[in-house]
Amino acid sequence: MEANSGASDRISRIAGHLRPQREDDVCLKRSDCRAKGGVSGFKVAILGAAGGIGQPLAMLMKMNPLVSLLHLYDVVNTPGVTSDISHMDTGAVVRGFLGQQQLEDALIGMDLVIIPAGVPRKPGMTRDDLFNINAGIVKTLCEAIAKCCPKAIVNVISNPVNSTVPIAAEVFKRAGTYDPKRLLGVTMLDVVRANTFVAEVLGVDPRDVDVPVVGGHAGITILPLLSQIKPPCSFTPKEIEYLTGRIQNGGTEVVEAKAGAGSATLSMAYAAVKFADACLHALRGDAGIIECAYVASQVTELPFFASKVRLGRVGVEEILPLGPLNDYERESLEKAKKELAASIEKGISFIRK
Ligand SMILES: NC(=O)c1ccc[n+]([C@@H]2O[C@H](COP(=O)([O-])OP(=O)(O)OC[C@H]3O[C@@H](n4cnc5c(N)ncnc54)[C@H](O)[C@@H]3O)[C@@H](O)[C@H]2O)c1
Ligand SMILES: O=C(O)C[C@H](O)C(=O)O
Repeated sequence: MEANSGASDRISRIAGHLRPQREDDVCLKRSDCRAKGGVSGFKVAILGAAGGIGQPLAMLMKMNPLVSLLHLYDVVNTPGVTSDISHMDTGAVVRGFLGQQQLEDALIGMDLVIIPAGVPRKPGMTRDDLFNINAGIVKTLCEAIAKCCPKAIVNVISNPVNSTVPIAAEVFKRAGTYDPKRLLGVTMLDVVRANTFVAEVLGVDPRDVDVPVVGGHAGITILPLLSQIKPPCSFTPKEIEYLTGRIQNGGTEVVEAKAGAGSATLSMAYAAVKFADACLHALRGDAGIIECAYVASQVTELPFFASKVRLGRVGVEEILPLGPLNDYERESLEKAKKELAASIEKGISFIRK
């Protein structure tokens, strides 16, 4: 009898918490109810979680055994996405946060913050055409990160990455919280594409291919180092031209195929999770984790550059040198640096103006 009334108390308590008083009450009531994570692990927030990348990214992070608490933040639709994903029988507890007034709650205590918030391209646009809208979004989100979880590792996906990462750095500098080791622009999709397209040409499994992609994340700033591919292999000049062009235009290929309905979302969510998972393993203390990322760097004279980095407990522990480049890559690097320098400057002056 006592056991039964205890059980019915528990059920009515949960039902009460889950029943929304008003539509915008859903997330807070649920978080009161689920005060603790179900498993030990890392706390991860996704900002822009209801979007084309955000939703599959949230689903995949809910499946990640290293995640104990997953915070989903967006300015629209988080109650629905949160409700849906929270029914998955994996360890991470999911909480939703809707609108600017819940942004700080979404960020407090987070170990890793992933930012796919912002508008995507339509056919005919460059990534830089997104600057006017996305720069302000990234600025606002990073101001809140500086305030609520200044020690978190931050993965920036929002385009133009070549400028949004310098924007984030400037925001953190202003707030006095900047740690270049903890700020990483996500260029993993370029690596994922490079591995796939190279594997197609070679007729091998893409999982057996590793192509370093350096520079930045837009057009000619995306520089695949085909001379350093693992396992070592050589290409004809025609193959190099085809592969370099396809890797640099992979994003545009998807934008055109989607014909106005956005840019890469599913492959990006896959790439973002691959990268976030590497960051979490490194945070846990796993050794030898090396990935390409766009970070504050001294590999070239530019203040930011994508290259292989070794990840550790504090984020970027070491930036690896570019290694030997062939003539074609050296020439491409010079062109990439010119465009990259302008995009970096544009991001910095957006905050300093
Ligand atoms: N780094 C990469 O390799 C890469 C790859 C693909 C896409 N992207 C970029 O990622 C971004 C998102 O792409 P998408 O396809 O998911 O777009 P989307 O429009 O489908 O989703 C974006 C989400 O961001 C949300 N949002 C807008 N303003 C916000 C704010 N102030 N705070 C929180 N959330 C906000 C929107 O409500 C929306 O849910 C774009 O800028 C796109 O160019 C980057
Ligand atoms: O191409 C885009 O606009 C999105 C993204 O940067 C990509 O590479 O797919």
